[in-house]
Amino acid sequence: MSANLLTLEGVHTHIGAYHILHGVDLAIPKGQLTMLLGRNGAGKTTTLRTIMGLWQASQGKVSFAGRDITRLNTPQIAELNIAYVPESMGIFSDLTVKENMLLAARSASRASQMDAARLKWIFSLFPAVEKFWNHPAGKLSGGQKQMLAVARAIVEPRELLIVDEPSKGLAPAIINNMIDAFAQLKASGVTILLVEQNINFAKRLGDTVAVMDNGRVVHAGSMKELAEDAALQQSLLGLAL
Ligand SMILES: Nc1ncnc2c1ncn2[C@@H]1O[C@H](COP(=O)(O)OP(=O)(O)OP(=O)(O)O)[C@@H](O)[C@H]1O
Repeated sequence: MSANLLTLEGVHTHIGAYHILHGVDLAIPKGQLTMLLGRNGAGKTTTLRTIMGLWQASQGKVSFAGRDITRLNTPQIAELNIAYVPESMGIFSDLTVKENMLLAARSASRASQMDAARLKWIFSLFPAVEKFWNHPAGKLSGGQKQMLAVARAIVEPRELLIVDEPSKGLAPAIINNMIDAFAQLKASGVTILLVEQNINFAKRLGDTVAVMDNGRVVHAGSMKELAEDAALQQSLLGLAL
């Protein structure tokens, strides 16, 4: 069994007067791909934002590689080589694809300073990034933007990649590309945490799964076990049998 890279223990998060997370316990095994599932409003995005320090946990502990990161701010958390792609993707539409990538490369101020071998690898994962390199990012399709957002997140080596709903609104062919890219990223040693609504996407990629409801993790285990148990999917996710 692999060790956990990231753990949340009894995490509570308040947003203003609202108590959103009610004691989240979550373990992300190193080198695996974990799917965080749950109905709308279950608290998945709030959990990701709490990990990244975009919301402060009011109680509980977030640990990364054995270190307590609960009170670190977002730049300090990003410095630990944790990358986060929010649902909004945060693409700069008026900038070119290249400029979007360059902004994320802390060690490069010009494209020629970017790690050429890494860039070549990123192009192989996401060919659209190379194809539209000098185009304004705002002209890309939704799927291409999503690929740019993930490509940007991995422009430098990462220990942990966190992506909120990577398959949202994507056509089946693009979803297949995305699945291949995440599988290759995992094979390269990156630990991955994805929030998903698409159970088929989750089944094809996930090693581990956690299901949230009402601000708590209500089920955690192997993806295979959940994928094979239609009744469990029904009870946890409200999916039709
Ligand atoms: N900024 C905010 N202010 C007040 N309530 C919020 C805020 N952001 C989220 N919430 C509430 O917190 C709860 C959890 O939201 P969250 O976005 O974490 O859920 P989710 O599981 O990611 O849902 P979805 O799948 O719909 O994105 C919801 O009830 C939501 O309305």
